[in-house]
Amino acid sequence: MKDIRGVHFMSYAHFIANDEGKVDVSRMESQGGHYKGHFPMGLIGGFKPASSEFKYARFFKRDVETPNEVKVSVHEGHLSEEDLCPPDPAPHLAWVTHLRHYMAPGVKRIPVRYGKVRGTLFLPQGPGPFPGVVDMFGGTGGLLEYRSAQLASRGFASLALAFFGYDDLPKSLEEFNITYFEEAVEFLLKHEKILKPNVGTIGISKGGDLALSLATYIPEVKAAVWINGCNANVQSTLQLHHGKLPGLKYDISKLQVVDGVFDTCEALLNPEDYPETIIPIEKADANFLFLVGLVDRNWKSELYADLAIKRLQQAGRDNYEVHKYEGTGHLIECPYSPYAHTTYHSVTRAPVVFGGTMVPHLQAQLQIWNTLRKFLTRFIR
Ligand SMILES: CC(C)(COP(=O)(O)OP(=O)(O)OC[C@H]1O[C@@H](n2cnc3c(N)ncnc32)[C@H](O)[C@@H]1OP(=O)(O)O)[C@@H](O)C(=O)NCCC(=O)NCCSC(=O)CCC(=O)O
Repeated sequence: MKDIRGVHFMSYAHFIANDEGKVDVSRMESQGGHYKGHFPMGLIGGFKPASSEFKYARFFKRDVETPNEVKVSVHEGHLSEEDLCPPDPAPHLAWVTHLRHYMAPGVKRIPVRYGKVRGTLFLPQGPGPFPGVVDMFGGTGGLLEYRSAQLASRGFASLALAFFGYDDLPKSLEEFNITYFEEAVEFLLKHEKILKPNVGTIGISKGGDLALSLATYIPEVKAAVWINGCNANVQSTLQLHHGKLPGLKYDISKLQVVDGVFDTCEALLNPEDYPETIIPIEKADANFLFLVGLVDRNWKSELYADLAIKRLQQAGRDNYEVHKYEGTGHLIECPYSPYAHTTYHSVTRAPVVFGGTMVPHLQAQLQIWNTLRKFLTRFIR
């Protein structure tokens, strides 16, 4: 499969064909390659960059209106990755193209410029009204649409919201104002196809703490999904109507570099030492869903979820659910999206480790997708 830049992603597995010469990945066990054993979606979820130049590339789906084109080929013998990689893969016995769509038929993609708000609204087919979601990613910046496209394919009106590094928004994670996010919520709630009077929000990583802030400071946000985030407001000051929430900083001296790969796990300061950065979620009239990858190497997400929950419990609140996933790293994507353990980062100009092992991480992506959709359906009314 090629990404929009032309970087090839590939995966392979070894099977023993049956007497009719057939291989059925839904039933048969892989004997080797990118995964072993029975894992029907292993070939799709196991994609890795095929070129050594882009060894640590993360797969970003940028063009959600066109499906991924996956070329599936069968080769004689149990070949190595090198034999199978472009530009000169070994000859195949048979091949077929498999299309993987991000937008169900009838889903609408609507670029949004509303006041200061920059993003893309995805609407399901039909008159609605649909539960509205503000969907945010993290330190990657720009505008990532693929989760919202898939949420709309499952009945949500989802606003993929950019907050830096896009259009006329700030270039980097410096400072935000809650009014930006209020305007995004206002946009959703003014739309005729969106269920009123409340919305939900999803955020991963830096987007996770933003999701907590939206639920705390914007009364219409009644459901917040936090994926591998922090309980404190990370890095960028958040201006509020009365006062501000300072950003929890990184201690760069605690960055570790092993074999040229950056490990940031120890670098984010401990929120307990900087209570002024902690988001007062106990004040929120909203429900929280905490989704934690237990081998997140980017952030100590389990600690941060535990601290958030402790704060809710101390205030006598039970408005939360938490799910923790073994073998799961930081970059939790939609089901069967290729997952990346380590990815190149343009800020460090080097790869950064995010953690996770392939099979449990991919299985968690599916469970998380089902859990978060159920949660949002329950609490957005
Ligand atoms: C993916 C990239 C690299 C893409 O950058 P750009 O859009 O500027 O485009 P680009 O021109 O393709 O790449 C910029 C420069 O990086 C180089 N480059 C890109 N990918 C590379 C790779 N895999 N290996 C080596 N070099 C690479 C290009 O050659 C180019 O170099 P020249 O300039 O020399 O030509 C960037 O967006 C990035 O680093 N994003 C952060 C990725 C990430 O994983 N973040 C996770 C944060 S964790 C998180 O927040 C989770 C939630 C979330 O995802 O937000």
